[in-house]
Amino acid sequence: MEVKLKRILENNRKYIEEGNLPSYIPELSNANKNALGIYVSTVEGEEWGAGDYMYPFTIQSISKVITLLIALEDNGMEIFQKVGMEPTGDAFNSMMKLELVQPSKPFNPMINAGAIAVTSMIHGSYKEKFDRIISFFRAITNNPKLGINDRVYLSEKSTGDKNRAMAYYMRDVGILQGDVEEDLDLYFKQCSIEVTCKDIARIAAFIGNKGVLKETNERLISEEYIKIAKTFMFTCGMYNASGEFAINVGIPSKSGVGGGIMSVVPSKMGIGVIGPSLDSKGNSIAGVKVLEELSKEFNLSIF
Ligand SMILES: NC(=O)CC[C@H](N)C(=O)O
Repeated sequence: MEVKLKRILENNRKYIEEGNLPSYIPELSNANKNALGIYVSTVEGEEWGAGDYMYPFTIQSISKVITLLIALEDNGMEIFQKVGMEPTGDAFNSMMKLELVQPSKPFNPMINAGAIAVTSMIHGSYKEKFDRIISFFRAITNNPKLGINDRVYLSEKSTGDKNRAMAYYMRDVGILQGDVEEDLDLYFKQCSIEVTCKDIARIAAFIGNKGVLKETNERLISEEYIKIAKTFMFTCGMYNASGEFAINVGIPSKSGVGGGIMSVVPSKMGIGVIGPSLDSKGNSIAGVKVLEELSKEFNLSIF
């Protein structure tokens, strides 16, 4: 298996040079553009890795799936009073559609506005919320050392004016009700959690295992909410490239501008890919190609 994974990485390494490191979060432009790695974790607990699978990167938008699960457990379907269920076809940080629907609400939980709103709905004080988020991450990755990359967090916090603008707008229309700066801070922190492919493959395996932690056999999230998260990953997880990705790869996936992609093969396995060089839509350019080849070779598409 490792040999096959390695071959797939090497076949797609050439795409790295066609992409770029993101610069709108300045610290992300210091990543190693040439890093490329993959890790697979099955629901039975078998694991394989190839390439730079221990390369650390910030989880960024992939975190939106995990905070959605926590918010669903806390509030149930109520969250959809404030956040919609539809793909946008726009960039992940677009504000365009925020005002389009009346009463105003972000289209889905995978775009920035929707994710900021979802995180604000997690129960607890500001401090309790973050403690719950990070503890949940540590449990589902089985990695007690997981923490924040402070440089990325501060870089994002000091340049995140578009997110700030959307958050203040959302308070104006009643989607956010608490302290906007605290809501934003939590969002910047969740995006700055530092992971490896191994961590995100394990999160994906937890989702693939329908919300049951394989180490303890404990159910942490109800199956109904796992289903919702997988559906959002499928329809909105790759930003405005979700449709094309669904055709070419066919597995519920979520990408982040740190270069990670987390993919779930339902009831079978979780896959984590890293490649910091991004395409124009903000997805790992070589990572998408790696998943395309992997999906074809192992017939992983859910259709
Ligand atoms: N697409 C992403 O990964 C975006 C997350 C990033 N933290 C942002 O808010 O812009």
